[in-house]
Amino acid sequence: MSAYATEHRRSLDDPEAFWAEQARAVDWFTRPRTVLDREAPPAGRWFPDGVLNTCYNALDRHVVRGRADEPALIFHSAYSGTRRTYTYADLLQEVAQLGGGLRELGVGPGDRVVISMPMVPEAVVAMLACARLGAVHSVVFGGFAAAELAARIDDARPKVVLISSCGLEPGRVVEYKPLLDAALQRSRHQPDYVVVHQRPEAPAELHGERELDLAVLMRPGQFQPAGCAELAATDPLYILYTSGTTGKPKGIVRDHGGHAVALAYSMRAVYDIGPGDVMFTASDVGWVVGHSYIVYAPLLVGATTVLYEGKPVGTPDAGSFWRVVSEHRAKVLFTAPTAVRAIRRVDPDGALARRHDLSSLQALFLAGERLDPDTFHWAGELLGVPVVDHWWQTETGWPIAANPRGLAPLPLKAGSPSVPVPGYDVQALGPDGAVLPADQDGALCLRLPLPPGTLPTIWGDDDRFRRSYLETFPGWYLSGDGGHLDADGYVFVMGRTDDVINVAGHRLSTGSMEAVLASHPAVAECAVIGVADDLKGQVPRALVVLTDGVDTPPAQLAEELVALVRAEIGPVASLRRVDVVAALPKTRSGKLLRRTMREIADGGPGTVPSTVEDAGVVEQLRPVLRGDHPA
Ligand SMILES: CCC(=O)SCCNC(=O)CCNC(=O)[C@H](O)C(C)(C)COP(=O)(O)OP(=O)(O)OC[C@H]1O[C@@H](n2cnc3c(N)ncnc32)[C@H](O)[C@@H]1OP(=O)(O)O
Repeated sequence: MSAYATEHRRSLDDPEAFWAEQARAVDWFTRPRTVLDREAPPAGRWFPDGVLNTCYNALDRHVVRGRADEPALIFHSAYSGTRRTYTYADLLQEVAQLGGGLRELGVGPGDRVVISMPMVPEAVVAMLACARLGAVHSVVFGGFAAAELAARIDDARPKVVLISSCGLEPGRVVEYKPLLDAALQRSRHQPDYVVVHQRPEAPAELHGERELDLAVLMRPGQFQPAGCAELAATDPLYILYTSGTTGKPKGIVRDHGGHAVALAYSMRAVYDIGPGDVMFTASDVGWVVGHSYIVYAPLLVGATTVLYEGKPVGTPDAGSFWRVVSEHRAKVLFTAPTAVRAIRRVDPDGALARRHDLSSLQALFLAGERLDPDTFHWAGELLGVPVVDHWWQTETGWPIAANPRGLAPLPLKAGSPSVPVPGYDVQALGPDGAVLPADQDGALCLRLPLPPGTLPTIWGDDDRFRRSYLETFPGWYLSGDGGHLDADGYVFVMGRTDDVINVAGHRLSTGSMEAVLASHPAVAECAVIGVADDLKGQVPRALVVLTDGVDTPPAQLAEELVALVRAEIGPVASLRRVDVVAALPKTRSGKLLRRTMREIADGGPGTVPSTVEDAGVVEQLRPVLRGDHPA
């Protein structure tokens, strides 16, 4: 058996022994005696009697062990040209200072803090300061609109909201304060304080006693720096909202203990990153990839993380990622396939990559959406290093399937994120819950118990957690992705089995877009489907049926609806095309035939089920879906 196979088997045969061993990579105030409480509701808890602090593990312990002057974080902004290195001592000082300031505002263990900041060091400092106090952070991605921010504020009920005054997008400055003001006008919950990190590109006006400047809170000597709270391993570290099939986002909960243990393990087993190595994860702190592999995991293992503010192309060119890798000697680059496709579109021959010294790079990791074989081959040939597709989710927090480079690199297969990572028993299940044989597509599921670091529940909603993930196949976690395993045990992920779509690595709910469209008085009925796109993987398309008597020209209405979705969900929704149609195809029980519509739009036959109410509606829609002409 390979080193991988032995370790994977051991992790499934005796998870308690396996994870007790991995837990030694973490410093505990009280070492856990119980590794896994299988009975703890709703689906078991890891290290229930362990006591630790994630921030201590990410910062203090490295300083204590003589690595104070080692680089912890390199900030590289493609917009302002800034390059700033924070040593472990620097970062610790800032985090303790902000922790002291937040404590002065009344923030303590269990209190929630919503953070809406772009890719700036202050975002990392804010997250770690919360972890230090035992406060629960909830970072909201900057590409969402006020209504989405309001929904998260109402669900998390934060004591403090921490924002930057603005984010920078190519050619425009995105002001966050008006966005927050609009969100707070909508939300039922009001925080005690709003703390603003002022950026020179667009400082925000602060009003009243509730609004404070971050610089004041962090002024040295202003408040006593905070020490690390002693926290139960099961205490929540953060809530991260992700799209579900309905409009309401799901607050994925992450705990302290399991998370620290799992991330440290993943750095060793999957990414092969340890103390002194440089990891460049080009994502956003608002996504789980940013939480895990920009912020927590590199720091937990004493590595250096690169925080890059910019895009893969246009800031200023398609060589940005290669410039960052080369300047900071990154060993690993981790990004989404869309980013590589964007680079390839502008620089198909890779001329810009060849201008940089990429000799430090040992692997390119890709996740967040399906990696098409064409992009896999292009990147591999260009870089001459393994291109490691890996599969995971906001819910799991760390890779489910990957090529375990730190254990024993396995042969790569285009179209597959390789094999289940130790800790995960991945199987494809049929509709009856039976494990399917090799090569047969089904629902990709993870056998319980889930390993440490995965979600213990949904914030404030154990029932939704059970309904969403555990009830379809008792004893299994339903991933929502479909696919199969081949005869070698390689996983192939074919796409979502529900109404969630993946646009440029951003997970979006078609249901919430439909809810926004349906709120327009001209719309009687609507459907949003995700269709294949060469650059973004998938993009949403909307089909709407007009309310009787509405005579707005379709082009004008489409423009209004696109603007409405952008205003209500955010630019990240990327809805560009809305077609007005006479009717939508349904089953006799009234269910929309989304799969049929999607298949036709993607150039497939568009199989019509026997339960269709009126097959003529599908035929009428074919030319519209194929894009032959507007409805
Ligand atoms: C494994 C677990 C997971 O899946 S976690 C999720 C992992 N996903 C990722 O890391 C996301 C990867 N994708 C990206 O980083 C971006 O899409 C890349 C590839 C860089 C392309 O960026 P961009 O050109 O802006 O396209 P986009 O589709 O992301 O954006 C669409 C519109 O939204 C805007 N937007 C984006 N981010 C922000 C932001 N932080 N603040 C404000 N606005 C934002 C973009 O500017 C764009 O706007 P517009 O429509 O062009 O006006």
